[in-house]
Amino acid sequence: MRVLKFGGSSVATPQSVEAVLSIVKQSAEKRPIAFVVSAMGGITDMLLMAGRLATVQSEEYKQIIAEIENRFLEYVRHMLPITTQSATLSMVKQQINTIEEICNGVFVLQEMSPRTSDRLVSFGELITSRIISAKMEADGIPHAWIDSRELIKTNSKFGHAAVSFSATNRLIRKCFEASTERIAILPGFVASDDFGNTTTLGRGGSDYTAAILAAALSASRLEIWTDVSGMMTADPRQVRNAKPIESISYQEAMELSHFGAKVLYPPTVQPVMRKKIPLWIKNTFAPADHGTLITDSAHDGSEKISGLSSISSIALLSLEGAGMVGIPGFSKRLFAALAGEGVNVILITQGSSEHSICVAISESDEYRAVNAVNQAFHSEIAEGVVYPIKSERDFSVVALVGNSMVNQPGISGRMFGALGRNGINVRAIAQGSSERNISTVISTSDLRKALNVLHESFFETSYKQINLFVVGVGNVGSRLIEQLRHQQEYLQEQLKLQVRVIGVANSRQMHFDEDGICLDSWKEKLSVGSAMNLEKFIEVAVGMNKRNSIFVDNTGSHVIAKTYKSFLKRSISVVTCNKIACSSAYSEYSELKSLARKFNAQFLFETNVGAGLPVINTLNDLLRSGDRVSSIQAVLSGTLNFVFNKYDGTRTFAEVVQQAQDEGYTEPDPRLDLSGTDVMRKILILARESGRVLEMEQIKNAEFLPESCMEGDIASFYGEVAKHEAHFKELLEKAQVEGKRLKYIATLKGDKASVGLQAVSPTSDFYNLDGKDNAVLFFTDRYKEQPLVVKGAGAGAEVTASGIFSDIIRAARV
Ligand SMILES: NC(=O)C1=CN([C@@H]2O[C@H](COP(=O)(O)OP(=O)(O)OC[C@H]3O[C@@H](n4cnc5c(N)ncnc54)[C@H](OP(=O)(O)O)[C@@H]3O)[C@@H](O)[C@H]2O)C=CC1
Ligand SMILES: N[C@@H](CC=O)C(=O)O
Repeated sequence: MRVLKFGGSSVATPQSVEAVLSIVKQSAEKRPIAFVVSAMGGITDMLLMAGRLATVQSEEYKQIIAEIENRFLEYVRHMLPITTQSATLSMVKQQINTIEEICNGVFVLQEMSPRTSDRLVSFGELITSRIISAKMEADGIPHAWIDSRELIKTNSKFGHAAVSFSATNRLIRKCFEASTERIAILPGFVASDDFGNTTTLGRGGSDYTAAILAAALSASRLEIWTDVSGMMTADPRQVRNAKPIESISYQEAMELSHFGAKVLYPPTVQPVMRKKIPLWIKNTFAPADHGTLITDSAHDGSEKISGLSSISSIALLSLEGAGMVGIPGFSKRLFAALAGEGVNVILITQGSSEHSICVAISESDEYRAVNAVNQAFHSEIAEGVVYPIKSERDFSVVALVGNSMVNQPGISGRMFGALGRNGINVRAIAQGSSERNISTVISTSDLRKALNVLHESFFETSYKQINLFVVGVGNVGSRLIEQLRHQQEYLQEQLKLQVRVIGVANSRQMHFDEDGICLDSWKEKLSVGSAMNLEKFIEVAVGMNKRNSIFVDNTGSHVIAKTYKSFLKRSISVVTCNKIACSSAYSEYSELKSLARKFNAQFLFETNVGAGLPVINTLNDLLRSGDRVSSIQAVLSGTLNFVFNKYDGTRTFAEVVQQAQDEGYTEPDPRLDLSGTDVMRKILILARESGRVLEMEQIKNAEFLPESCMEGDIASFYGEVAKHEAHFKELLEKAQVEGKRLKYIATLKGDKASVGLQAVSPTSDFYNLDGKDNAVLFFTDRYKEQPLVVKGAGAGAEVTASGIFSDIIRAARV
């Protein structure tokens, strides 16, 4: 014997009933079966609505009943051949009349007792099962229709009746022993008390009906047929990558279903667990899918966690006070007060200091709970030894469930680490001693992110999703996006990183796509995007609350540099090639670093010095290993190195600078390079990174650019430089005469930093520095005589973009 149960969505339409009957017929070929059906999808809610409207004397209940009638009549007309319809149509009409009579009574009395409510809602299952029975008869499928109310006996707690198992088991066995049919169809959810009144087993109770039957009949298995292919690792509406769980234990299934996994009504597991009857969750619309098998043995252990579940609309109540410490019976009084009001406690935490107890309850119980607890402790509150209970709303419980968590160190560390890195604040924690469930209470606004972060951390061996918000798509930014596009597949396959650009902007436009902007057509999308509004950009990026988010600044803008704090404070990492933030006031620089630490975010700016060269990382590696930097000598301007390498008198100085700009080496404003400001910023950042507290104004700059070149705007700059050609020629010729070359050199010695143009002889480390190269010489306690040297291309969009790319990967892999 097998027991099958089909939910409301499985019997919602005549077409789906065809699918149900095909499963039933196939199953019954090999063995006798009993199958339980829920009410046609949506009917229970409509019946309840009709009752509620009648209670408040709204005539609209009649309209609802007419809709229910219409749905059932249409169901019959589409399901049964015309010649066999009349008996079933009149059965439906008769039952609808009874529904109407009940509601009329409620209307007059302005009251619907739980007993009446049970009677009313029972019609959903009763009528649906009888129509399907009629369909089976019309199709020539021999079967018996059995009224579950005659088999399942309960107490008289209407709305959520408790089953009297000994009477129920006896009646079920007797009925099935006497039956000659291979197939029996029964309405789910409904039962009756000792006085013959209709009772119900709680919302979702059809699963329970089937489990009771399976246990009583010692069925070989129980199958719950629904519209999804099993219990999922997380709610698929929240977590797109949720996947069906192949097998779990009864205990895990109970934990998951208690915490909101809607495919199984929680009490269903108990009866079959006692008899060790395998329970399958299957999909009516994809019967070939494996589904979830629930048995008494834990799953094979390949994954330590079986699923994630969550409940929203949670209120947190905290009872605090010095008067609670060491006094036995406090918690008993708290829970007695809550129980007295019928408040279900979802989660409890109490610190070992016993100074406070925190409970999570449904928001709908909040008002009653607060009053009851304040009442229970009114004398302690009056004495000031206990505070009035504190209540907060808009929380959710997220639970990590798995048998194999037992004795597995590190699971909770991983869970809280993942939440912390994503700025998700955990307000309360509970872990049962069975270690089958770790529950956290978080703000509902973080629910989606938390579920995705945890799902990624525990179930997605395939990849980690990284969400980028990119501002600045000029020389460097556009190259970065091209590199990301090119490497997307590699990153996913080799590094298990799915890097997506969610937002993109320049100074004029911005564009977002929560699912990731297609990197083949980002330019077109941006060109028709909305007008750039920085506040809005931040609001959207922060508001999306995406896991593993990184803000990438590819601009040279002061206003963009000012936004980093807003991101870091929301645990969004910042990767930037813009040197402004790190070279502004020391207090700003150090605040950004401490915000990153405080909010578990990354603040990475390797490209601020030497473009794609590993200058800052090398410096940090030296310091982390205990070395100390005594001095730095460096050529840090790709532009100036290029200009002085190329300027040989055959072309004007202005022409060579123009070439540097055309090739993408200069700052958006080339005067920053020519004036030495860019080099000052870089040596300042190196000084700060090596532990010095230095400000820009403290750096000496021996400028070579005539002052008038810095006046006016970028457009007039080249004209002004051209006017001073003789000055540049003189600098060149003087160096040439001495057999030297011009190099713009930055120096940090002790706490003093300086920059300036120098003519260097062939013995200098910088004499042969080619093209746009940079060279950084670190003299440290360990590298005393011979410096540690980092050398290579120090400017250019391609290398800079690759440096930003590396920082993104570094931030992503934390
Ligand atoms: N070139 C190099 O070798 C290196 C460059 N860098 C740094 O890279 C950064 C970018 O340089 P580069 O790509 O050459 O500059 P570009 O001028 O080519 O591009 C700058 C981008 O930033 C955008 N932008 C500017 N201001 C804003 C704003 N307020 N809001 C939104 N977007 C803005 C621009 O938009 P729009 O087009 O609309 O103006 C443009 O998309 C600079 O900070 C530079 O120091 C760092 C290391 C090396
Ligand atoms: N303009 C800069 C680019 C890198 O920071 C340079 O020329 O070095």
